Amino acid sequence: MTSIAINASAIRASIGNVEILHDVSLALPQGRWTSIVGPNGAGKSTLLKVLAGLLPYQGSVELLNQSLTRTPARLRAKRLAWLGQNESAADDLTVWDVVMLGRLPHQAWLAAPSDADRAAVELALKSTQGWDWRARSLGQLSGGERQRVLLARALAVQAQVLLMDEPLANLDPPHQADWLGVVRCLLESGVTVVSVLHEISMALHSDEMLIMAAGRITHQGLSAAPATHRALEAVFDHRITIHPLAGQWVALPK
Ligand SMILES: Nc1ncnc2c1ncn2[C@@H]1O[C@H](COP(=O)(O)OP(=O)(O)OP(=O)(O)O)[C@@H](O)[C@H]1O
Repeated sequence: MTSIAINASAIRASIGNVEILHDVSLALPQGRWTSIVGPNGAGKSTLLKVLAGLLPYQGSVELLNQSLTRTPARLRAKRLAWLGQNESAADDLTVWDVVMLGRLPHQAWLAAPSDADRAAVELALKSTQGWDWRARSLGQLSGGERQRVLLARALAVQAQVLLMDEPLANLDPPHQADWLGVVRCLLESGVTVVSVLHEISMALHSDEMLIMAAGRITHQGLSAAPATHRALEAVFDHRITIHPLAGQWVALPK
């Protein structure tokens, strides 16, 4: 039986007085990669924030079989890493220090980084090809370079679950392909990956897809399944079509 990393039931979430998520339930399998896709404004980022415990909600969310709200903050921060959309970070910090922030849940209050912390930061920066920038300040980097450093910060947590909102923003095609490689390595080591993606051809590489529209899930299924492809085409008003090409699925505009 597949273990479930995140189980959410009857989720409602509002921003101001407006309800954005309407009765959303889902189960995300452990050690698998699920992509959340759908049109602009569908509620994808809002859902990801709820799953990360960053937004108040009604309903229940369980992370690794424990209620999210009853998981102590530090334990939650060790179990779940987060890469947000357009994340702010102090531009005057060095890249090394930014990535070291990912180790905070592992460190005692005001303690110096341990060898394990330094090794995790080095590994994360090398896997995102950011190692050479470690002494530069974040503010000196381009948008794509900055995104790779923030990805490294999330990787440095070495959490069992990694949530990423538009992780490919600003990445050029080779670094998008590298990101895919990073995700595959994480999956091999049993990490659960959840990503909100607009790049549908990249999302089609994931194991499962969760399709959203207007604050609801319209479909959840295997990314390779014909029913998922039909649901994808429908949610984008049949302005894309899904085709096999060179052993992959690709979404073409119509
Ligand atoms: N701070 C806010 N105040 C009011 N409404 C908001 C706020 N943030 C988001 N919304 C609204 O909530 C809805 C869902 O937004 P969300 O960012 O979750 O969508 P999304 O599917 O991630 O969209 P996109 O693909 O454009 O990033 C949208 O209609 C948006 O306008």
